[in-house]
Amino acid sequence: MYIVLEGIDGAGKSTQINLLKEWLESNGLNVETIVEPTDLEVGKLIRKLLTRSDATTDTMQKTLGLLFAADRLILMDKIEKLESENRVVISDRSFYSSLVYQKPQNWIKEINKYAKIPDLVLLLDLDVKKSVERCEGTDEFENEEFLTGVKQNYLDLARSNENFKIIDANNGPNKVSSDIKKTVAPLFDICKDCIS
Ligand SMILES: Nc1ncnc2c1ncn2[C@@H]1O[C@H](COP(=O)(O)OP(=O)(O)O)[C@@H](O)[C@H]1O
Ligand SMILES: Cc1cn([C@H]2C[C@H](O)[C@@H](COP(=O)(O)OP(=O)(O)O)O2)c(=O)[nH]c1=O
Repeated sequence: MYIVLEGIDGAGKSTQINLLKEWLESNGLNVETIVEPTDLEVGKLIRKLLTRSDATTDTMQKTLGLLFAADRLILMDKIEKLESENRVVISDRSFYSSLVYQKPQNWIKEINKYAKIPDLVLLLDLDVKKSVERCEGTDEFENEEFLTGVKQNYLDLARSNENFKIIDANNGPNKVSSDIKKTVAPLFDICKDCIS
């Protein structure tokens, strides 16, 4: 099972992945978490480029699109192996992030054609103003105008992809976590009504 948390910067992905992992493990499941961009060589280069003032220019966005795709490709064998060992893989981001942050979409789809399609995408939908407030503004993407476009791209994707479930990320951490658990429970035959 390959579950992904998506959402704009500061939506609560890292926070919720930890809570979801703990809960699934308490229900007897083996869970492995991964994150994009990775902390491997390509991921480290990406994080460096994201702080550049020209990060949102067309050329840099295309360069980042290629680097994110390469960083992601390395992960695919790892995900396959983990799934073959009956582990639940929960990822902080996926190729859907490239589809909503980078462009043109057709090219992004092409360079990510070997990326695995997640079984479930939990889209943490957060108000853009809250996102900017929560982020330290370390990377160039963390500005209201850019993130407004990204948020809309996510909602467009959610409308056209069955594997997306939208979670209201404007609530407190516990409510968001409860909504995520209720969404995930049926996938593992976990009692949904037992979730507070
Ligand atoms: N539901 C929430 N309500 C308020 N603050 C939150 C919530 N979830 C996370 N945060 C805070 O917002 C910031 C970003 O959370 P994080 O989980 O790192 O988001 P992401 O991984 O999506 O960037 C952190 O300071 C975190 O403590
Ligand atoms: C995985 C991925 C991330 N990104 C962006 C989203 C973030 O602004 C930035 C770094 O990701 P991340 O560290 O996950 O930021 P956050 O935790 O705040 O969401 O990279 C892309 O533009 N394309 C991608 O394919």
